[in-house]
Amino acid sequence: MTGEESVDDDGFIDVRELEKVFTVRRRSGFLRRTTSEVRAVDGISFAVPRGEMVGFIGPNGAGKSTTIKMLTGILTPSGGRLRVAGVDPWKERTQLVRRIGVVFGQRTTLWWDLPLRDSYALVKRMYRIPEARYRANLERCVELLELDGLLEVPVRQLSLGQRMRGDITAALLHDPDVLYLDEPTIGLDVISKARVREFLLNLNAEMGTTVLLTTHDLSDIEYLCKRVVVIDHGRLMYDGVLAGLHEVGSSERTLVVDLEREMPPIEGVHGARTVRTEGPRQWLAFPAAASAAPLVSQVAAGYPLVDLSIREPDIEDVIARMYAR
Ligand SMILES: Nc1ncnc2c1ncn2[C@@H]1O[C@H](COP(=O)(O)OP(=O)(O)OP(=O)(O)O)[C@@H](O)[C@H]1O
Repeated sequence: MTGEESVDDDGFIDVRELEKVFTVRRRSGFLRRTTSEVRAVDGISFAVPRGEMVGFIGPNGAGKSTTIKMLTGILTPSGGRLRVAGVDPWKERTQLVRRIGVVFGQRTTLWWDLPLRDSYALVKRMYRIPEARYRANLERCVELLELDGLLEVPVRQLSLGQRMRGDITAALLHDPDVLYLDEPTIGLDVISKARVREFLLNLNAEMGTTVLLTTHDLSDIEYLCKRVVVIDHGRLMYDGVLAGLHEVGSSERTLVVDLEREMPPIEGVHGARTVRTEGPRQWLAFPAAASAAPLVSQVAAGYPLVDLSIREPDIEDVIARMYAR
């Protein structure tokens, strides 16, 4: 395989001063047109070692999709250097497609009218996957993603969660070294979300697949990724552990508690303040980098607790706070 011997495991995905400038033409009069430039990606550098799972996040329009499109060889960079698994994505696209898998939460890559099994058979032919390997990979995904009984169902009849699990399977049949996931848990219910996350952890641990995960759900990152890369306005804002991002932005998580009855705002719980009450429900904000465990036990010890949940801060909020600092 081209470049296999020269692959640098520390820079399995290697992005150096990457740039993408779009030229946009606009009509500015009856016959006149003006052009302007959009710097979608403006000198981003980061490296992902082989086998790492990294969260790639940023607000809407930050440049995430444009970066992923360059990493998958769909778009050509305007500047900088890019290698994925030792391959130049744009120049060596045919080698690259065998090494990567891509999953988009918002749209399927499966054939809408075909049963999953037929879609997979087409993927097998496209990638020329040897029979034994295909069977082993399909069996593994069907078992771990609980797709048994769904292989004969046309894609259009699947629920969102089933379709997503079907898409993940399709992306993995050819054993990619790198998996790009774009909002893989968007719109999924709690159980489907947990199933997908569990599967991804297992995939990374057992197969050593390198994963770049784009999501607006910070709990996905918390569950799956030790490291997070944040971009905004096409620039790198942060590269490090998630807790560090919360510290930089001094962002807050929220403990939502349901009490047996309406009560005055909870007070005196270390490190938290009640920011809202509504009947028996109260919202307590606490530093996102802190553990929720002592807070939960203090509330449970002092109040008639019925239920609780923890809400992650919005990515937009975290980034706004980084700016404010
Ligand atoms: N083909 C294009 N032509 C012109 N401008 C573009 C094009 N594609 C993206 N852009 C612009 O580049 C910027 C980055 O867009 P991009 O889609 O990469 O952001 P994103 O972080 O993926 O956002 P979202 O989370 O909303 O998907 C935006 O200002 C967008 O309008």
